[in-house]
Amino acid sequence: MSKFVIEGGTKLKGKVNIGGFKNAAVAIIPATLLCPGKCIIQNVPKIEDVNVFIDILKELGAVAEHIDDTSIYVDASQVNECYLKNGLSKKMRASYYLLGAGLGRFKKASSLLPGGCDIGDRPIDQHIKGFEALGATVDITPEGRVNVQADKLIGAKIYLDVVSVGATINIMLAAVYAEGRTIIENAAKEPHIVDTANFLNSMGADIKGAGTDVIRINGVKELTGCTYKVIPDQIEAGTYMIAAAATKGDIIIDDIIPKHLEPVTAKLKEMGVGIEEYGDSMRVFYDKELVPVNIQTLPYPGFPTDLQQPMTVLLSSVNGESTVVEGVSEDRFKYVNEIRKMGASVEYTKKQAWIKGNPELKGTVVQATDLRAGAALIIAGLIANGLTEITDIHHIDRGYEHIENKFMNLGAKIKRVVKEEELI
Ligand SMILES: CC(=O)N[C@H]1[C@@H](OP(=O)(O)OP(=O)(O)OC[C@H]2O[C@@H](n3ccc(=O)[nH]c3=O)[C@H](O)[C@@H]2O)O[C@H](CO)[C@@H](O)[C@@H]1O
Ligand SMILES: C=C(OP(=O)(O)O)C(=O)O
Repeated sequence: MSKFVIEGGTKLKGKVNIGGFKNAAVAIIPATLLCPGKCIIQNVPKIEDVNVFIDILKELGAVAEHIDDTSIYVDASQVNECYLKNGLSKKMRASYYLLGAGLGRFKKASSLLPGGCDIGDRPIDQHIKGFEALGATVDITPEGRVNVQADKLIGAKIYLDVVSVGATINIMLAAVYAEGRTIIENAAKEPHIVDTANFLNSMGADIKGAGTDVIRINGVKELTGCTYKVIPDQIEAGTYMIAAAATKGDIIIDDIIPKHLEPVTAKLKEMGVGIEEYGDSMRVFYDKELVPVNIQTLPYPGFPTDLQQPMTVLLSSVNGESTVVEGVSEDRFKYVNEIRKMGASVEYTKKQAWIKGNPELKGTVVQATDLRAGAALIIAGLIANGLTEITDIHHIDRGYEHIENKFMNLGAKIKRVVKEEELI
């Protein structure tokens, strides 16, 4: 197993380019299954979740390959059914989109329940409720295989009991060909909902209202291939913003949409972080002593749950008391045990953390328990005294492209140590 070794104490300086958004790419790539034409998806991040999706599409009979560093080509014309036999779907969360895309195109799909970050209970009842409202039957076997099928899909009004990113996108995928109009109420509003809807519309779908809490989908008869560019990853960008603040650095973050980062920018400014926004870039710099703040994660446009862990590390290094309330994920504070090993003073329940800031973190061996916990531990390592070793970094590779190179370019002392057996 590989690990990161970090020598703390460097203020980040320089420029970092942000890649395509993981959570948009992993919705758009399976959405290509909806269409028998050829699609080119650009600005695709170089992350493990994308590699797994390429393997899944090939397994299903599609042509799916990189045509350059950040673009992939998909031709799903030879795919006849969306039945994923193997366990690839367990390797990530977004494999649940195979169900919506398969149901949409073939009126039938089957896949094992998804994997993804261990951040508490992550049911898919709202996805199922949406599929059923469109006329599908859904069956989950004792082994965890989800089978969905319908004779016919008919548009319906679906009110989501909880604001769910996955359910909103999955229902859009299933409804693009449904007869008549589908209305999703209490829909999620995240930028990747809009990006996926824009992609589907580029293929010929008729979706309006994405980005608001009411999405209307008028069923269409056919979709055609298209070329589409994925939006920048605001969670990757937010991670570098928080890292710059934590290390008292001064960096430029390029290739972003600053508007998507507003909840993060507002909180960091409240802490005293210097932020200057330009068209598609931003300067983040240490300006004055940082002050503690309270945050609550919420669905967009609230503070993103996917940055809760990096933010908790930042707040643990700032003198004074802060609280962090987790309003989206069911149990996303487990990594706190790891940052406590580094000297952070944090108490927590499943829903809230109470932080007594301590600027003197110390390096030690810690485990990346999930993707963003891993990023948070890198930030902790960058500000800690001495050496930090982070194990289980495969979680980080699921969602951050070239993370050690990007941090090294900003002056960080971080290296990936690959165990010999992996080199063979
Ligand atoms: C691949 C992807 O895009 N992952 C993101 C997606 O995950 P994911 O799609 O799993 O997140 P959801 O928005 O669906 O879930 C949010 C909350 O709603 C609950 N819920 C969700 C669905 C459901 O059917 N029933 C239910 O109760 C979940 O338990 C969770 O606590 O959005 C999350 C919230 O922004 C992010 O943390 C993830 O990075
Ligand atoms: C929770 C996350 O990912 P996933 O939903 O893919 O597990 C994340 O990106 O922070």
